[in-house]
Formats: sequence, C-alpha cells, structure tokens
Amino acid sequence: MRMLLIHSDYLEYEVKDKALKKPEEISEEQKKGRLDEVLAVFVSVEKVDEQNPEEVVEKAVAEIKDVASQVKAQNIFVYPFAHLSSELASPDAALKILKAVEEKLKEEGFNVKRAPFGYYKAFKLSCKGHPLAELSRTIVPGEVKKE
Ligand SMILES: NCC(=O)N[C@H]1[C@@H](O)[C@H](n2cnc3c(N)ncnc32)O[C@@H]1CO
Repeated sequence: MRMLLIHSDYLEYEVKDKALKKPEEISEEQKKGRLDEVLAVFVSVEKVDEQNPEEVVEKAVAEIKDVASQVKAQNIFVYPFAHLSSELASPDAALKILKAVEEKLKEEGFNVKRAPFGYYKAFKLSCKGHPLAELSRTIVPGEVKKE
C-alpha cells in the first residue's frame, strides 16, 4: 500500500464519471464531499497487500494515527487514488481494505470520510505547507517504510 498524506485546510471532491464498469454504489449525498482542517490520505492499495489485508489495514491505521497526532488532525479523509503504484490490487480487494481502514479509524475516535471508489472525481485541496504537511508511507505485509 502506498499512502500520500497531506495536512490540509480543506479537501473537497465532486464525482464526475465512472472509472470502473462497476464502481461503488453511492447515494446522491456522497457525490460531493468536504472536510475542513483535515489529514487527507491518498491511498493506492497494491497487489502485495492481498497477501495479508488485515496486517496492512492495521499498519496503515497505525501510520495514519501517528501522523494525525503529530499534526494534531482529528478529521481524516481516506481517498482512493490509483496513481501511486503500478502494482495495483484488484478493485474488490482494494475497496475492502479501504473500508476497513475507514472503520478502524472511526473506532479510534477520528471523524472520517471516505471518497467514493471507482470514479473520476474533481477535487480541491489546500495543503498547509508546514514541514510535516506532506508525507508518504509505503506499507507491505511484514514491514513499513517511511520516507
Ligand atoms: N483518481 C481517480 C482514481 O484513482 N480512481 C480509481 C479509484 O477510485 C479506484 N481504484 C481501483 N483500484 C484501486 C486501488 N488498487 N487502490 C485505490 N483505488 C483504486 O477505481 C478508480 C479507477 O482505478
């Protein structure tokens, strides 16, 4: 799994078109979304993650929690983003893992939104620009690499 974490004044998105034959079913309300004072987490789920999804979810949540506490962010936006890796997991596996990350972060007490899966989306992001505002993490079953 590859994650790009951007501490932002806001992230907002608007669904445009389907990017998969069968994207995630969403309500009218989910076609647009916004969070302010947010840690935006752009996530590419990778093929290797399918070997141990539970471990990858656990490690991803631990890394996100760690960064969120460093930048003092309570709001987290989990954003499916198929552009951080050339070894992508299948859409089914990726969606399951992203939903699990979202649920665990909610259980940890964060205010979490997840952008819809399987769509092209317009988005606006306002990076805060401080030294910890732009971070990346690579997680594979068995290890975690930090930038
Ligand atoms: N920018 C727009 C976009 O990325 N759209 C992506 C994601 O929403 C989602 N997606 C499919 N596979 C994956 C994956 N392995 N990891 C994350 N998202 C995925 O499906 C779309 C087409 O690849």
